[in-house]
This record gives sequence, structure tokens and C-alpha cells, in this order.
Amino acid sequence: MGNGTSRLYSALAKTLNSSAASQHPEYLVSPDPEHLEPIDPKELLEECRAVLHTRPPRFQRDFVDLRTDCPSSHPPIRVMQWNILAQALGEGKDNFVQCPVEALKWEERKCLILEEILAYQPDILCLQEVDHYFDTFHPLLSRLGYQGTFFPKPWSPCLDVEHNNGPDGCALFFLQNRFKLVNSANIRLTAMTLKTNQVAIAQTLECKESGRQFCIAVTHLKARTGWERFRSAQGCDLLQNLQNITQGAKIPLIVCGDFNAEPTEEVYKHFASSSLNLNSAYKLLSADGQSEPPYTTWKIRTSGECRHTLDYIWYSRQALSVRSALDLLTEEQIGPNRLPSFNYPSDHLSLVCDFSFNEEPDALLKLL
Ligand SMILES: NC(=O)C1=CN([C@@H]2O[C@H](COP(=O)(O)OP(=O)(O)OC[C@H]3O[C@@H](n4cnc5c(N)ncnc54)[C@H](OP(=O)(O)O)[C@@H]3O)[C@@H](O)[C@H]2O)C=CC1
Ligand SMILES: [Mg+2]
Repeated sequence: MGNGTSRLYSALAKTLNSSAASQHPEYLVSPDPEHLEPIDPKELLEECRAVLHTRPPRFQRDFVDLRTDCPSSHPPIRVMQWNILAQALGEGKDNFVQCPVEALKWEERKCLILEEILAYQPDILCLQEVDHYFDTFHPLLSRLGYQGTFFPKPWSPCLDVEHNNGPDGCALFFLQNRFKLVNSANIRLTAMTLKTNQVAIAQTLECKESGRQFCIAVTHLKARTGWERFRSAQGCDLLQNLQNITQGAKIPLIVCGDFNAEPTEEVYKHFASSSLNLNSAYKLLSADGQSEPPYTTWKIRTSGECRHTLDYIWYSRQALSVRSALDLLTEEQIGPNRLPSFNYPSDHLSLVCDFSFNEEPDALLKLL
């Protein structure tokens, strides 16, 4: 084992002892990433695989080429949307009755999450249910070259769980060598003017290669049946905020989220028909380009099997094209006990898309 690997072991090991943070508000303290050594993603991946050696191999998922007519002179922007399952909720509240407790051990589940991120190497990472930001994801992803932002839920249900690691919330990471942060907004969502427990982060980024700007947002709307009107109001508030941030859709937009809403819900319809002119990227995987996938989350609770489409990547349909999207896991891969499991760390699947800017008509002529 070379020096680099030993350093990594200590980096990973450092994050393994994070449960101590529950006694102190240490989750609010983060080491200065400027003083941390960069990590080679390949070496970190090897470290994760070493920790996971007793587990079954990860599932194979392929990117589906969604050939667009538009040529592009710049590399695509890869965006990952993922509700990673808060550790405190998975162990303390979610009641995944078919998932063995050993499959939820943070020391290993953390490596499964990192393995998924490292396998697809997104340029932008939009996460929900993050309750290990300061002790795990921020230090490690900073060393991989990401700039991160975290916005915790004001009354995170994680705080009700014994030995919790602090509140869960949304996190947004982008690769610093590809983008420059132009502005950033942490948004506490309202519903009919009332402040709610749900949040969003919206950032305007500038691509270093092309100089083009776009806005990227991440959110996690209120869960559970009976809250459809509440989610709808939260969605309207988010759309209003995004209208302002994008100067009325002048700046192209990508919105990632666990909307906790099926495509039949009002909040979905608000997004689909908004004047921001958004399309849902994963519809493009369907034969007619009009249908959402059959599920993005699949679990078994005491109440029974829960198979739903709740997670989306919305994008400005005029300014951006989806070049490819990562296929979902099949029912066979997910297996009879559903998610989470020994080989997949969350009850939600990650969604990953490659975007490119549609060229302005003048630039397009030059490329042809
Ligand atoms: N500490 C305090 O003083 C206070 C604490 N609270 C806590 O906050 C909670 C409400 O917070 P809120 O943000 O509105 O929560 P939500 O209703 O949005 O759900 C919170 C989490 O629970 C998961 N969830 C969804 N359905 C179920 C289910 N059937 N069983 C178990 N978990 C589920 C969701 O995961 P997913 O999105 O993946 O479906 C989500 O991450 C209360 O239950 C309470 O515990 C509230 C106020 C004050
Ligand atoms: Mg959840």
C-alpha cells in the first residue's frame, strides 16, 4: 500500500467516527478545504471498494444516448439528482421492514453512496436528506474538487432520532474547475405565506469553458399523502423564486428535487406548465418522450410496498438539451426486498443526465 493510499485510509477513517458529533453541535464545524490535500477519485473508489468487499457488487446501469440534432462545441454538463436517505431517518424513522439493519451501517453505506458518485463523476451534485455534510461529504467532495453548499431543514425530523448526526437538508456541489459561482440563494419555502420546514438552494453558475451562465436548484418538498396542496404551494413559491433568480427565464435553469409528488399531482403540473418553459429530463427515456419512469423510489414499509415516481430533473427546454440519461435499475436488479439494500444505499434512485447548451443560431451556422 503506497503513501497515497494510507493517506486516503486516514481520510476515510476520519469520517467513520462521526457519531461523536451527536453530543456536540460539531456538525456545524467544517475543516477548511483549502488546507486539505486533493484526493485522486480512483484511489478513493478503491478505498470504498475495499470497505465494501463483503457486499455484492454494485448494479450495472447504462447511459441511454438521447441523440439530439444540435451539435455542441463544449463538453456536456453532468448533473446528478439523489435523495441519499438520511442516516438518522433510515435507522430511526423510515421503517424499511425488509432491509436488514446491517445494510444501513453508516461506515459501509457511506462508501456505497461515494461509490455511486465516483462511478458517474457528476459535474453538479444535487442531494437531499444529507445529515453527514460537515463530517463526510463536504470534506471528501472538497478534496475531489467540488465546492459545496448545505441548507438544513429548520426542524429536521432527524433531530428526533437518538444519536442523530444533526439535521438533514439539501446539498449542492459543483466542480470548481468547470464553474464559477455567480450567486447563491438559500430558500426556506413558504406555503400560502407560511414558512415551512422545506428548503431549496439555487445557484447561478458560469461555465468556465463557454462563459455561459445557468441556474441550478435543488429541493426536497414535504412528504406524505394528505399534503398535496401544501406541496403545490411550496412548488409555486419555488417557481416564483426561480422566476426572480433567472430574471424571468432569461438565464437557463435546471431544477433537481425529490418533489414527493407523482406526475399526477398539482405541483408536477405547475412545473410542467410554468412560464419558465421546463421539461422533465427523465421523460425522454420513454418511447414517446411523454411519460415519466414507472418509479424513482421503491421500498417496503409496515404499510406495504411503496413504488413511486417522486424525483425529477427539470430543465429549460429551449436553452438546454439532454444528451443522455442514466437508465434506472430494473425490478430484477432491485430485488424482492426492494430498497435500500446491501447493494444500493438509498430508497431513492439517483438520476443522472448530461446536458448541453443549445447553440445560438449564429454559433450553430459556424459549426455546420
Ligand atoms: N424537533 C422538533 O421540535 C420538531 C420536529 N419535527 C419533526 O419533523 C417532522 C416533520 O418534518 P417534515 O419536514 O414536515 O417531514 P416530512 O413529512 O417531509 O418527512 C420527513 C422525512 O420522512 C420521510 N418519510 C416519508 N414518508 C414516510 C413514512 N411513511 N414513514 C417514515 N418516514 C417517511 C421522508 O422521506 P422521503 O422524502 O424520502 O419520502 C422525509 O425525508 C415531524 O414528524 C417531526 O418528527 C417537527 C416540528 C418540530
Ligand atoms: Mg426519505
